Amino acid sequence: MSLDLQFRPFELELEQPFESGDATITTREGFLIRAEFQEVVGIGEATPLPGWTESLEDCECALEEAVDAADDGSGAVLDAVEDTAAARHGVSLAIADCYATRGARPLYQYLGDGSRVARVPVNSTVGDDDADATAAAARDAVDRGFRSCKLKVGRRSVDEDLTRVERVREAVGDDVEVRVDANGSWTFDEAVEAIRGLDDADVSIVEQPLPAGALEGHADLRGRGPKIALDEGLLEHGVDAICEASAADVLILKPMALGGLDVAREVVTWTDELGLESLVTTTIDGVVARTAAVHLAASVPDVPPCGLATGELLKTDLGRDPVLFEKGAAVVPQAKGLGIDDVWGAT
Ligand SMILES: O=C(O)CCC(=O)c1ccccc1C(=O)O
Ligand SMILES: [Mg+2]
Repeated sequence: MSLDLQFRPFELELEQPFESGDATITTREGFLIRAEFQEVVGIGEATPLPGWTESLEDCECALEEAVDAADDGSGAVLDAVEDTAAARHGVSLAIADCYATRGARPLYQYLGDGSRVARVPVNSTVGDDDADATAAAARDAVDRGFRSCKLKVGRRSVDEDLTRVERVREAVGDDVEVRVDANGSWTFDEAVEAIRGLDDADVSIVEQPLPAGALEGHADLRGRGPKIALDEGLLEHGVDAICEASAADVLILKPMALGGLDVAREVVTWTDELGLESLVTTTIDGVVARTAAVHLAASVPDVPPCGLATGELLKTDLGRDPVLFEKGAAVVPQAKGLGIDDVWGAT
């Protein structure tokens, strides 16, 4: 019996605009995907983020081609979405959910070594704002149980950002991990200056200090205290080139931007072998893709805190969130498959 594939659009609103690099995200538009194979249903989500993935239109076109490929039984369903990361994420997730559901095991056990994982540590994501508001947001996150905070930086002067970080450090105390994400906005000299101050504030990870293209620059910034993580740089260069150039300590895996959980898993296998750390974050997605990212994180041995608590940035969602967050961790769903079964009918 053949695969039945369907998709339909959605739009989600954010609680407040989220600044990432040059872009300001206020809504998230995408597609829910439903796959049915031998009477088992799987769910996927394709939520493109221009600059990180294909456009919404290109995503829709690719999904239409995948549906055609499913309907004509050619089997070329994944070929149709090969070059569109978000569409590929959605289709491959719906199919993976089918398989894991048929096997009656949670999705993360299919992705990793099959062992049971109860929870994965998560970071709170704190947007760009003035020093008072940033410190208050970080403190609030800690009061709600987070033990790791990631702050957006790079929109202000290095001085202003360092003041924000110092205020956050005062507000959260010495035991909470503080990271920053500059989304590639610094010059090399600015990054050197920033990293000196960030090291003084005991910041553990600096995500994408320089533009995505810079490999040697990032290599040069390593070993000055904070670890260097590449996010945009991973999408631009791939793991091999980053390792070759010794350009990172940590890789940031965004399944939606990489083209699916399976692609991200391959990166994890590589980083494991090469002694790099990897952690998982979302692109501020609906509950289907966020839950998928939790499963991916659960498949990474000893994963550092991950950027998975982004559901709280949304005002509206696709359905009930099956993931509970407590004491700075996401409780990993143990139901079969993805663990989401009420979004297609309910929305
Ligand atoms: O990593 C996190 O804490 C949340 C995800 C996040 O910051 C993000 C969300 C959307 C687009 C880009 C980014 C980013 O990491 O730069
Ligand atoms: Mg980032």
